[in-house]
Amino acid sequence: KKIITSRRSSAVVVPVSAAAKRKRKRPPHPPMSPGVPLLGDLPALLIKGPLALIRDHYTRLGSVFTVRVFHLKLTFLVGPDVARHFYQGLDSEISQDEVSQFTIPTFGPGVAFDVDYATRYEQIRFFGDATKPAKLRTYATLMLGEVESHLARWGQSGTVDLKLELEHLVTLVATRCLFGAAVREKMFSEVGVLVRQLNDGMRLVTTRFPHLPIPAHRRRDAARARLGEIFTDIVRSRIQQQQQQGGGTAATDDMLQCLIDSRYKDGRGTTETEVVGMLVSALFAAQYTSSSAITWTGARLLTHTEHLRAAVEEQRRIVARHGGHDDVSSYDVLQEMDTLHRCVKETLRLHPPTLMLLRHARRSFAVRADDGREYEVPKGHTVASPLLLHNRLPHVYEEPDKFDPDRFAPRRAEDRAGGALSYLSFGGGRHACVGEAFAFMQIKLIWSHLLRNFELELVSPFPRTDWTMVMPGPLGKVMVTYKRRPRMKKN
Ligand code: HEM
Repeated sequence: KKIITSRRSSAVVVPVSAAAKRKRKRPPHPPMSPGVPLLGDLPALLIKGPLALIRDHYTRLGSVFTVRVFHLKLTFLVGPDVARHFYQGLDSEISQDEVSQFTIPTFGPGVAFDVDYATRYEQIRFFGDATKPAKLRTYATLMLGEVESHLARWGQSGTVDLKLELEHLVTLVATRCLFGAAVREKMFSEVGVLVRQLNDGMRLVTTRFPHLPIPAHRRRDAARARLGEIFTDIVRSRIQQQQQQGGGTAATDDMLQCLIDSRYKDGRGTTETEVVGMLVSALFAAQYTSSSAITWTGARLLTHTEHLRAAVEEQRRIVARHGGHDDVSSYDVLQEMDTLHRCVKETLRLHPPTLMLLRHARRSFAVRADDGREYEVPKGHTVASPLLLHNRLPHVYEEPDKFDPDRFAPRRAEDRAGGALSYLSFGGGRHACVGEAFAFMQIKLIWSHLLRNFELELVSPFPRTDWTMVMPGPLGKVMVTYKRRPRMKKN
């Protein structure tokens, strides 16, 4: 079997073939914390919380270790080289299916983990096609209209809950790109509430017991059913409209049209149920990951004034370079905002969208830890990549807990020096996020507009993280005062 050698350390990940197993002595299983009889690490998990538990084990047991809760064994792989098989292994060997079934009540039938891998793979391609640069150019224009008209409602000065405002703005922008203007007007407020209920129904407990009869799950199911009705009407009327106009591809600019027009490799078109499911998934992805990221970006910038000043300065330079105030939010100009880009990227390093990503080991595999020891992760284990820990490794990132966007500047490029899997906020390898460019564009468009038009100050404490959720966002309100800035000069 081919040995995969590492660029930075001695870590190696090797799927264990039957022949190889016969030839040599099998390496031991990863070290496991003893925990307490029957319950394993459950008491420590409840007392310390997941993050502290993982950190402690990493310090004591090293970069490969197993945690037991009741009969469930969760093996953690920490570090770019150690996690290689997790991200680059074949789905037939290390898969998402078994550990992602809990998302089916949220995304619904006909999509994501309700379908086989081959169908899901093609559906992900449809998203990829719908977020290509040519499409993003159109979305940028649509987004800007929403951002300008929403923020025009703010007064000369005032105090707002930035988290609530940005969540609202992200929903506006996402629904506009997904469904088009006419539909957005009619259904915005109801859809916003329903998507929030979907997210609220994805708690840590959901990952093990997705149908536990708790109020949050009941609200999730009702919200998914109602979203299904609303989106089905939208899809039907768009298809009818298209048929009345004599078929062919409609000249509409939204993601809905891309998904309706998508074709599987065998030539079949997408069904109504699939398009509805993909719309729910896209809205969910675009909404929750992005609105957390955008609020964290604000909280980080407003508490690190040197970086805030640098980001505002960059806006001044860009306005001057482009000789106008209103046309600096096009897709191409957003690509010039390197300082802002690094601030968003650094925010996401410190606040990744989830505590850990999970896979199921369909076959045993061998992994070499950072200290050179080799272990065999047995078939059947759940395997975890703890993003938060991974994004703060001191041998990859200098002063890893510090908010320091310049670490991504070309002369330092710490993530590049650390190897392909050293920055994992958008995943990596086979299942890397296809919405990354869309998300960056959305966040940069909104923040660049805020920076050009408002002076902002955080007046509540820096938010804590809500670790009870699968996608943990900022907890509580994030209060800011704002004051309109004079228009930035053309030169
Ligand atoms: C700040 C915003 C976002 C973050 C931080 C984020 C993060 C991630 C991460 C970590 C994964 C990897 C999951 C895994 O390996 O198990 C992922 C996958 C994915 N994301 Fe995103 N995402 C964001 C926005 C979006 C948006 C806006 C879309 C769609 C328009 C999207 C669509 C997807 C899809 C379809 C996948 C699955 C790819 C695959 O399995 O091959 N994401 N995302």
